[in-house]
Amino acid sequence: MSTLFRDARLADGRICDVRTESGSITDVGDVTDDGPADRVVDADERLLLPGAIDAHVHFREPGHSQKETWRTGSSSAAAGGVTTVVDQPNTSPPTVTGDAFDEKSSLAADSHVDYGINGGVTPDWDPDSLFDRPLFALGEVFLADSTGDMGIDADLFAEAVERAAEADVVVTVHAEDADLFDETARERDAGGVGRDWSQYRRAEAEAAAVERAVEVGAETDAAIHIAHTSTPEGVDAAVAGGATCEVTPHHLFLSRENATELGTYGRMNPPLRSEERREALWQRLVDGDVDIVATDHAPHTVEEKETSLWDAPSGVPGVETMLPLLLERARRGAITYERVRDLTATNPAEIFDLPAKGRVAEGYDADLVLVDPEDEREIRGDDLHSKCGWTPFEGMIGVFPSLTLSRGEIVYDGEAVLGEPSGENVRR
Ligand SMILES: NC(=O)N[C@@H](CC(=O)O)C(=O)O
Ligand SMILES: [Zn+2]
Ligand SMILES: [Zn+2]
Repeated sequence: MSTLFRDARLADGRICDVRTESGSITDVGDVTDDGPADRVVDADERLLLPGAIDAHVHFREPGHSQKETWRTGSSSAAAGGVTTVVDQPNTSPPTVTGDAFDEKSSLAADSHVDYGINGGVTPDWDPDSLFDRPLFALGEVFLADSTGDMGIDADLFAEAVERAAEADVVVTVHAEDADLFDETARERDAGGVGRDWSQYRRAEAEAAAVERAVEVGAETDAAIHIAHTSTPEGVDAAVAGGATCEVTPHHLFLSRENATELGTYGRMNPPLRSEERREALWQRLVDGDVDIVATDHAPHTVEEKETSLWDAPSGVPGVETMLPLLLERARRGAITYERVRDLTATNPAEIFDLPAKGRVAEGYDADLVLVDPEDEREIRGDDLHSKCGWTPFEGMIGVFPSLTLSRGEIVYDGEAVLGEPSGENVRR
């Protein structure tokens, strides 16, 4: 299958023809002598971006298919312009042994987009069999408990980082220090109002854990990547320690100001922060201190969320709304399209060593997203493809893709997710 995009606008503003052939980009420029293409798309100066790489999703299989499945999660990804996802290990069973990795691998054949599978660390992990598999990265390694209760102690963390360094695998870290959580917040909380989740898992607990993680990384020369960094102090500690870091859309677009309204639907780890910290996080995103945006797509059912703040599971969905939210900001001039491209595609490809992904250039995979920046619409949980059926961004404005291609095939046409799942493990 070959496709020719006529007059596409790249993130840097160039107007180009882009040709794909058998899953790869074969030409970017002024394609005149092209031969017949199976499909010609008149881009009409609409934006053509490299498909986003979401380095942090929880697609919940095996074990929690009531929340999400590879099929529904990857449909949500495709409709949001995400063409590669990286699944995290807090499934049931947790992905901490070679056998668990194999079980998840066979389920992932149901994915509409390409994927990576991370390995996790618990006291009974089996590093020998795990590192024998085509791991995407080690992590997220939990320095504090979150969904799945996979928090580990300092000694096991040091051992895990050492093993990862030997195997030349990046370590992604959930950096919160539980010793610094404010246990009195729970007692003070009268009505179960969402604000107190943020008071409980305090901002200070993040930077302290980031500092510890980068120190351990420096001892072994391991590549440390800080997951879902939620505070400017956390970003600064990552930068100072030579680690890379990611931020999530919910920490960029929501703050404690939204917590009361969201209730349990605004409970996640690390939690929403003050408006002041949210703005400082944006500044670091625009300035270049933040390396990537990843969603920490962590769906839970409405039923599971409909309980008290302290009993609800932590996590919010986000894989379908990341690019739309960022593109709306770019349309308003708050961030450039080039920066959006770098944060969502080029940088994750570099950090996690995906040499064929993350750029609209000759020789790269034809993972492409066509966007009409004028095509704004309200985000509605009902319209999204995640099995969970809700979004913390309800009512906000997004610019959604008109077309998503995964290795040259249309997986989303602006209305529906198309074709049978044909996602591939990016490490094979
Ligand atoms: N972020 C969350 O609040 N929850 C995540 C786990 C995690 O990333 O910590 C989940 O899997 O539900
Ligand atoms: Zn986490
Ligand atoms: Zn996570």
